[in-house]
Amino acid sequence: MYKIKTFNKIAKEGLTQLGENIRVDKGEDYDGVILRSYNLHEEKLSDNCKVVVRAGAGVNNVPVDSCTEKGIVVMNTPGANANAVKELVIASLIMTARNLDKATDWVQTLKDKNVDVAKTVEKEKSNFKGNELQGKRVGVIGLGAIGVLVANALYELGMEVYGYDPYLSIEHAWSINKNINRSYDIERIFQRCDFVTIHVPLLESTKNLVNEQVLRNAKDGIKVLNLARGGLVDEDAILKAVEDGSVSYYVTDIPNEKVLGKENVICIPHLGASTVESEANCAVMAGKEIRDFLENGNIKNSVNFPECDLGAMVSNARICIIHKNVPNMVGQISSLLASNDVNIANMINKSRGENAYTMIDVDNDVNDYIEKTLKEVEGVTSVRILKNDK
Ligand SMILES: NC(=O)C1=CN([C@@H]2O[C@H](COP(=O)(O)OP(=O)(O)OC[C@H]3O[C@@H](n4cnc5c(N)ncnc54)[C@H](O)[C@@H]3O)[C@@H](O)[C@H]2O)C=CC1
Ligand SMILES: O=C(O)CCC(=O)C(=O)O
Repeated sequence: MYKIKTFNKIAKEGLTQLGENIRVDKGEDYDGVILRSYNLHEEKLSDNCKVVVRAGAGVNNVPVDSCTEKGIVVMNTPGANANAVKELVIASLIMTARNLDKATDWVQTLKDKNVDVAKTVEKEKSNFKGNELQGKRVGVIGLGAIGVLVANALYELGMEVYGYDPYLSIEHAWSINKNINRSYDIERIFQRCDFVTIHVPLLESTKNLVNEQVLRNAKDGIKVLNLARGGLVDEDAILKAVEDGSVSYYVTDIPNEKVLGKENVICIPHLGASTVESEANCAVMAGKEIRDFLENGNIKNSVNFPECDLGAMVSNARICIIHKNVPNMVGQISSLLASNDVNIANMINKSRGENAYTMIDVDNDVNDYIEKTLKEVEGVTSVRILKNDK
């Protein structure tokens, strides 16, 4: 029986994917983790932890580098919450274009003022006159699972869309509407567009992607939407630009003390992925991924180890080895098995950067001595022996 710890509330649809061999446990000794936005950097992970699954996209709340060193596989659920974010981006765009935040706040102030509400509304509504999205220019920074959906949807709403993603994957390129304009320069996007929306991961290289330099030359009155991560936008620079009016609205889904209470800064309490549908999608994908890894050793949607899949276990045992991506690892492993009379029925070896993963199906039993000797091979990070009980 495997134990997993959930550091956030995970939708029940996901937990039912775990099957009979995996249970959620509140203790400190666990084989895996499923979490959403919980900050795992502050946790000491269980010595038995083999896998961390982020039910969502961003993994900046997970200590990926130290997990990699320890041979802990980190996975996420790409695209599972993308539609939820896309819809909130559309809502945010319309909110800023039509001044909905100010207008709805104002109309509430008429309560108990003893005024004719209908008449006052008609008299004052011109204060909140907005613009239509149709025909306006929007820049989409990052064309991954979310950015592509956003770009395509905004094009369908009649906007002129400019997409920027120097690392665009082939898979996402196939999904982009051919009428989306390709942009090669983030500053140019800010110079040309009426709206910009950001959909990139927070990495060392994307920190303060939107900075003073980018904002200095931006189109006057531009509206900037950040439903990705706080650190992507230099907050001092954007607040200054909002204050002097050169940025007419800043929308953030990742608020903090600094951005609260400012005029023309709309703060959303990290609701991008908070829909019933998205929470279920992420949880189901996370539940399937952690189960397939714990029970079969297969790695899917990992951010630190290679994709590797040998299907469901049919042989007597499966040996799963995380090791350095250096010459002669597979040679040493297979010689060691041969010298212990273990026959390899099937195997796969995949690498990613400095690390590699080898899965070997064997017909024999794998005893403790073999496991211990495999662990002693230089360059081996971890060894798991999965036994087929069926
Ligand atoms: N507000 C919320 O609740 C949510 C926020 N997010 C945030 O949105 C981010 C994006 O999510 P997905 O689209 O699902 O991820 P994704 O991994 O599918 O797409 C990210 C895209 O950003 C691109 N990119 C990376 N560096 C870039 C750079 N310097 N300039 C331009 N593009 C760059 C990548 O090539 C990739 O295409 C996540 O990392 C997360 O931080 C994601 C889901 C929900
Ligand atoms: O799980 C959540 O509510 C946050 C989603 C998110 O930010 C992400 O998937 O990166």
